Amino acid sequence: MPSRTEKRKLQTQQQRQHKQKQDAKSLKRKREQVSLEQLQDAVDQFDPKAADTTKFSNLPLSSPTASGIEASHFQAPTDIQARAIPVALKGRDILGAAKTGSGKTLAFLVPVLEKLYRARWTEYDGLGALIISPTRELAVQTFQVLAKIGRFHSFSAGLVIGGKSLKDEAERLGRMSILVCTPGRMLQHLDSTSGLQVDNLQILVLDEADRIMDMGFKSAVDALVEHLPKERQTLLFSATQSRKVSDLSRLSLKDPEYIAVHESAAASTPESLQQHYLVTPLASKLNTLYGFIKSNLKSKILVFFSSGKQVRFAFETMRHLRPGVPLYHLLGAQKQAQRLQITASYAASKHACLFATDVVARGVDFPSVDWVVQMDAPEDVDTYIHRVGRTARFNKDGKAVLFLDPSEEEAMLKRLESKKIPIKRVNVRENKKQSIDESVQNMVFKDPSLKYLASKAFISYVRSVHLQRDKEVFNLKNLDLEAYAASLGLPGAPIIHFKKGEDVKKLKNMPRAALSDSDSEFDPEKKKRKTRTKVDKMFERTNQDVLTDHYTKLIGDDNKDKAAEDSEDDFLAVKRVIKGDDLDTAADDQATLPSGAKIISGLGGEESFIVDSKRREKMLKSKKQMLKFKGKGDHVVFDDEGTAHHPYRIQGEEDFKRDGSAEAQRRKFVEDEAARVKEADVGDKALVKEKRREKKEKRKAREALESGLESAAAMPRLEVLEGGEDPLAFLASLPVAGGAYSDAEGEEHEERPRKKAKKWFEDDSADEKKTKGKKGKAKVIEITEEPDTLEDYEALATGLLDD
Ligand SMILES: Nc1ncnc2c1ncn2[C@@H]1O[C@H](COP(=O)(O)OP(=O)(O)OP(=O)(O)O)[C@@H](O)[C@H]1O
Repeated sequence: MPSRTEKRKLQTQQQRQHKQKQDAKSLKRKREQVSLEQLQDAVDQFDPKAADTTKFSNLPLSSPTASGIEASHFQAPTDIQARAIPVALKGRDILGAAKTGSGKTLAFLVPVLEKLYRARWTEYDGLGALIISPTRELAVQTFQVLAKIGRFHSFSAGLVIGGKSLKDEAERLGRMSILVCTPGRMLQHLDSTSGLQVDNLQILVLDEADRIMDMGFKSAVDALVEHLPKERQTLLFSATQSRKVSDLSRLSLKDPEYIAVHESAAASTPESLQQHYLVTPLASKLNTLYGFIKSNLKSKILVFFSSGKQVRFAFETMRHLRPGVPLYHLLGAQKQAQRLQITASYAASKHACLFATDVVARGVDFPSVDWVVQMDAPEDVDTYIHRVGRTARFNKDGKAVLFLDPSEEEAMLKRLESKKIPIKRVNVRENKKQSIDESVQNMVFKDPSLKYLASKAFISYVRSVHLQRDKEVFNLKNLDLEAYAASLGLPGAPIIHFKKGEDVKKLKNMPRAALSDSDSEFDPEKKKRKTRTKVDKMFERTNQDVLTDHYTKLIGDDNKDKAAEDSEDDFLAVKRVIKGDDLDTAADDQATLPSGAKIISGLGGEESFIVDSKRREKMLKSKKQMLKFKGKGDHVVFDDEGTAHHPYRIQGEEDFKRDGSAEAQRRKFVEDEAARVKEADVGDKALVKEKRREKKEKRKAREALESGLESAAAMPRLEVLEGGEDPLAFLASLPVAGGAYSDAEGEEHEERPRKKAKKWFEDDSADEKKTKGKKGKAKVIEITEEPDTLEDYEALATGLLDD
């Protein structure tokens, strides 16, 4: 048993140690404050026009950003970085235009990190920076670069691109300081996620700005910007930037600086890119492509098509023909995880061929692509520039070839010349020409699903040509469609019905969810509709006359019922509905049911279902699932005995009618309820905001107290309490206690628990931790496992950037 003196000694020693810790903390904070002030001075005094910006070290950057850049092995800024970063650091709005592959990503990510760092941004301050990308692939890539160069910062960053439930994403958004997103998904969150606070947003970035401001995204972007505060910095970047005044006002840009690094140069494509075109009739394109791939087996090739159906058909046929190089295909309709996996595999390949739609035409940075092939002419020159920009990136060499039908040649070349694109005509060598016509015909003849794909590819190609606005280049009348159908192995050209007034860009950019039936998040009405089986969908198909024998057989009446019965999709299909009155007989029926089948009562016992599988049974027992069948319920009022009646029964018919028709009353009721819900929603949001503010104030007060700040001026953003109290008086009431703090009411709280590190990355070695831990901020995190899923990347950012 330690004696009393020993105990006292131990206590004093502990107190001394605690004080030392507090002093060290406060010293660290003071040092940080001083270096932040120095950084701000350096930025204020920096003159972007006069300064030498050829090295990152010459720029007034914080040490976490500088270390992130260095650790990512970026030595000197590229032209666009050297010109845009200094201006953006000064807080100016920017319209940045630079060739593909010239490093625009870093040109906006560095200012984003710096802006938040200098504002001492924390997770309690809400969303600080929003980066919008037109495609999921590009958003993922931007997020990866952010995680790389931001690894020494303590911000949390998130990726909002859909592909998982809105609720899962919403739960994490509230504590993010930086978000990289696609417009549609972000808008959904802004409309529905109450914890997401954007009122303080400091900086908005639009990557591939011309595309994002384009018609396809117009409504989503306009609605999204409505949610954001007008007082913010805005950066727009693209390889094909427009200076449209209407766009600038849509985004409330203030006196933006236009930075275009290729304005004086001859072309808007990289100089290291060799560009060619090849005149090949539409019907020979597949042959030409096969010959091209066979002659470039030791290359990395990216082939663009105008539609996903063509991608699939070309991929399937080439796969059967085994040209001798790994083949991949990528299109918007694929599942998110699959898209990410294909992108990663192709990026990692040395020699491979990827068939893709324009989903990867912009911004995606596949390393070392040797050839970009355009099977179908691009819709405009901007699309051409972005497609060919997937090669010859960052001063590397690259080659591109555009396949043109003779009818497209003249007009397309005129378009390219107008933007000074240096392109040369080439021909296929006679000895390299190959014909796969017969093989394709055989394959399509033997395989009904391939025949179906061929007809779909034909239809989507013809439709895409029909939808193009540039009729000088794209004219169906000039194309030999019969020959094209034959080249796809079809016995004749399918008949196609066109809808009037469709807009190709709108269709292209429409979120997949809005086009497909699989993801109903975009259209809640869809959820309510009857479940559609594969067979239902097949019957709804347009252009059915192009179906193969296999399919036409299926749509015969006899098979229709059988197919519907066999469908796997409609697991909630009601085999037979038995009304409540018939339940007794139904119970008798139980004995006569097929083995394994039984009768289950629906909710409320009014309807019953005969089920013949465990899965069906489980679903039928789920209250949530059964709510679908329950209807909306009626409006009832209760009499003195507590019995429910329809309102007019208890009111008397005359009284009831006095309040208007039943329909008018119903509408009024719905409107009132909707208004009530909306009001409650505003209240909820305000409450969340208020709680956040309180939390933030408490934390800041606690920090200030710990660091022993003497003056109120040193307290960032501390507001005067209601009733005009002096904030310092409030501070003075707080006890100087380590490990605990008390709130305004004087209630004691435990110190906020620290977050656990995410499981697949760990701090640097224990030794390093010890030494660096003493120095303070230098937190180095090593990624022990390469992240590969979206969740991994998000968790990585949260973990990497968390304090
Ligand atoms: N300062 C730098 N030093 C070395 N490499 C760099 C530098 N900045 C960027 N890069 C590299 O250059 C490549 C292209 O960069 P980035 O993707 O940002 O180009 P981009 O201009 O956005 O292209 P696009 O217009 O196609 O979107 C990337 O691989 C990137 O890692």
